[in-house]
Amino acid sequence: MPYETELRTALLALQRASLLTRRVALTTLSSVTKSDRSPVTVGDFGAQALVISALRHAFPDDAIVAEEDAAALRDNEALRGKVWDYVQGAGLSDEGAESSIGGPLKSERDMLDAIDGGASEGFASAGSQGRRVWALDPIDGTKGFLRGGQYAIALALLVDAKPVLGVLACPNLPQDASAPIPTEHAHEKGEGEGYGVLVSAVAGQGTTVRVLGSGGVAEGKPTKMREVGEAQIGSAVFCESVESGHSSHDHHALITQKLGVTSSPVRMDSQAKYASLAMGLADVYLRLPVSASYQEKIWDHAAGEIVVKEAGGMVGDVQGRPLDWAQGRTLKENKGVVVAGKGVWDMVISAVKDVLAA
Ligand SMILES: Nc1ncnc2c1ncn2[C@@H]1O[C@H](COP(=O)(O)O)[C@@H](OP(=O)(O)O)[C@H]1O
Ligand SMILES: [Mg+2]
Ligand SMILES: [Mg+2]
Ligand SMILES: [Mg+2]
Repeated sequence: MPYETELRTALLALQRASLLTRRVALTTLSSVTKSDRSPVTVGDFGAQALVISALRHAFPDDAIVAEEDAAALRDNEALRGKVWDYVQGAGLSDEGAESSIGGPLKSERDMLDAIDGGASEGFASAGSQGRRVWALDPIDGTKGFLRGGQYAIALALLVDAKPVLGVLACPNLPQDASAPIPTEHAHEKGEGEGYGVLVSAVAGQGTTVRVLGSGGVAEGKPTKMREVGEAQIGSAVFCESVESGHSSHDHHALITQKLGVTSSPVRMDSQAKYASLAMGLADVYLRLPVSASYQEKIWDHAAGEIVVKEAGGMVGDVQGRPLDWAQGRTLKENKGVVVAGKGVWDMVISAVKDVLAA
């Protein structure tokens, strides 16, 4: 099967990183503020180190675009030591699996170098055909993570500026699709209580859900989006960010009102929204720009896009245009993101256009 080694590596790398983030989530969380005023935690740094070291071990020639860098850790010994403790403590319980992704990191220095290994500019400059770039968000939904809500570790492989493989580790999504989705204080439920999924997709191979474990890769089950037609739009489940600073709740309300949607939107942090659509827990995801200047980041959407598309859904911007992955670290040619099933895509896009034009 194409991308078999890449998929296995990505699944194990995210599973190992989630051991770290789950452990961090049980502590009293604090964050450091970045230059764009957004938060970052020891969980973000530690997860980035673990995933990048696994990718470098398996695919030393691939480029990596990742959200974080190690500057704050190089300047702060206490913070660096804390991240290093967590990184050393995160190992898969299956020895063969752990060694297949390179085994434990050897030193603090290796950890910092791994974190700084995600500085690629992606597809910004015209490159050779078949160029491979991984896009990593070590914790997507850091604000959700800090609230004990939904978060995801998101990893995608892009080839020729198209996502061809994506994995979302969602430690706080229920394994039983009929269980309620916790939107805060999820970590109080603890591990081993039916929470944690790995949702993955490879181009042409469909989308698969697995239990997020602590050893080797668990058995996967295929998953599809729910099929909703225009006649059922009123009862469709819409979801959006918890943060009104990331997506306009007001525009969302006008759009659902226009479409006659009866229930209020499910608010959830992170790419757990894409995972929820792929798992048939929700039907439409709207991310409506709050500022004209913000550029969506590729690591916030690449894994989500392929996971939803392979589950039968559509992903585009607020004009309904495909996302353009050839622009570097951001999606600067697109504004906002809309995700929906094929049966309601045209209808949703036209409602979005009408509301944003008004
Ligand atoms: N003004 C803005 N508009 C849209 N997205 C934004 C934003 N400011 C930050 N973000 C992004 O929103 C992501 C979280 O999305 P959501 O609201 O769906 O949980 C953040 O990812 P991180 O948490 O990885 O930094 C961040 O990259
Ligand atoms: Mg961030
Ligand atoms: Mg993110
Ligand atoms: Mg992040």
